[in-house]
Amino acid sequence: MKEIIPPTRVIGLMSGTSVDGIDTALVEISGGDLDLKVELLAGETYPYPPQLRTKILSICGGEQISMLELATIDDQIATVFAQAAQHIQVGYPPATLIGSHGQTVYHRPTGEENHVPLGYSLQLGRGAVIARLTGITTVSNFRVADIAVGGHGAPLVPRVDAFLLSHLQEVRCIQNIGGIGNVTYLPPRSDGWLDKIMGWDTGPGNSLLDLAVSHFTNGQKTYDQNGAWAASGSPCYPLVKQWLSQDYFYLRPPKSTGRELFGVDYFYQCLRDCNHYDLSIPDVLATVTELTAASIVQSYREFLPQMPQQVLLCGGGGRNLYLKKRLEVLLDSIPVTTTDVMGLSSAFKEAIAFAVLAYWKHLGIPGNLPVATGAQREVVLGETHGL
Ligand SMILES: Nc1ncnc2c1ncn2[C@@H]1O[C@H](COP(=O)(O)OP(=O)(O)OP(=O)(O)O)[C@@H](O)[C@H]1O
Ligand SMILES: CC(=O)N[C@H]1[C@@H]2OC[C@@H](O2)[C@@H](O)[C@@H]1O[C@H](C)C(=O)O
Repeated sequence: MKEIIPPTRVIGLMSGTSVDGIDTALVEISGGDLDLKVELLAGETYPYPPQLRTKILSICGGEQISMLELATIDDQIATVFAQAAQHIQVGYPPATLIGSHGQTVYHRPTGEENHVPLGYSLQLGRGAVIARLTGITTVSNFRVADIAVGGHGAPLVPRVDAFLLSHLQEVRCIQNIGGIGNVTYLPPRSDGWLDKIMGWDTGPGNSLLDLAVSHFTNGQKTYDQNGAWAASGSPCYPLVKQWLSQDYFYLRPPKSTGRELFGVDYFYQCLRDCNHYDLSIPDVLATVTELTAASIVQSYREFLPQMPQQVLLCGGGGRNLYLKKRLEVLLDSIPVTTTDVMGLSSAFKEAIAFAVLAYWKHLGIPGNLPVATGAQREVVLGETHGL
């Protein structure tokens, strides 16, 4: 007889490459993988204290820090993550498990092309500290087990996407647009479908656009709300074509990237290129936005066995209406909506995914998809920290 798994109340904590805040989801999870069910009870993004955000971004940009500073920042991050977990539970019976992604500050993908036999990915915000501060068992450090078996340690969400968002007849792409973009290609859910799923990091999401907005407003604004500023300009297509010729976009999946490539140095190079064309500020923003849209669509045409019938967006970039419109145009009118229309919050999907990965760790269910991360095999992800 099949074991009935009682619903478990789990908190997912995630801060991604935008470093905008801690996406926090309180969810009720039941089932295993094929019968996985998730209900979002509460979701909230708790912004980082501004000084901590500035410090994290500067570390991601290559600032050298001492071991003492590293220890201090690690525990500051764990503390704000623990506070987020405590806040989200107010008014609910306490959760029994936390899945905390932590804050990525460095990601070095594995790959023959860069002679890196083993990847390295560092997420700060120790799970043990979160467990101690909240009194809740915490699973963290999800990427290392995949890396240990030869994977990139990213993207990890495709396996969760597969069980929450695949369809019996339809071919779908789930496109996350955070700081970095990543896609999960989902063929119809039938025999052997799990082996036909694909996933990879598409390149820049909002990282370059956010840097541009911050640059042009002297840090007064951090992002282009609804894409309105970029929409008032026009993309410089010769420049987009030039940028798209970069090696990363031609690398075959599995592949992953981060702010180490599409970060501050890359942005200043983009700015220098824009100056050659004498672009206005709105034109620069439109051109950078176009790179995000065009790199996503080019990668679908290059690497997918067939184009999707529908693209479901998630992550903050899904709220950028100009970016969404450019995606629709470049996709020759393939419908582009968000995962919300499938009943899964586009804003909290990643936080939900890390709650699911913690739950799977608890049940001994693998969390990675070797075809997406390049790992030699499926592995259970995460390290558990008890009280
Ligand atoms: N209303 C909006 N209009 C336009 N862009 C928005 C809006 N809301 C959020 N964003 C963008 O989304 C970003 C945050 O997205 P998200 O939280 O998904 O990123 P992340 O999880 O940090 O990154 P990653 O998925 O790469 O780890 C913001 O930095 C901003 O650029
Ligand atoms: C190392 C790291 O933090 N990678 C993130 C980042 O943000 C988007 C993309 O790059 C993705 O590969 C990954 O996050 C999601 C949650 C993932 O692992 O699926």
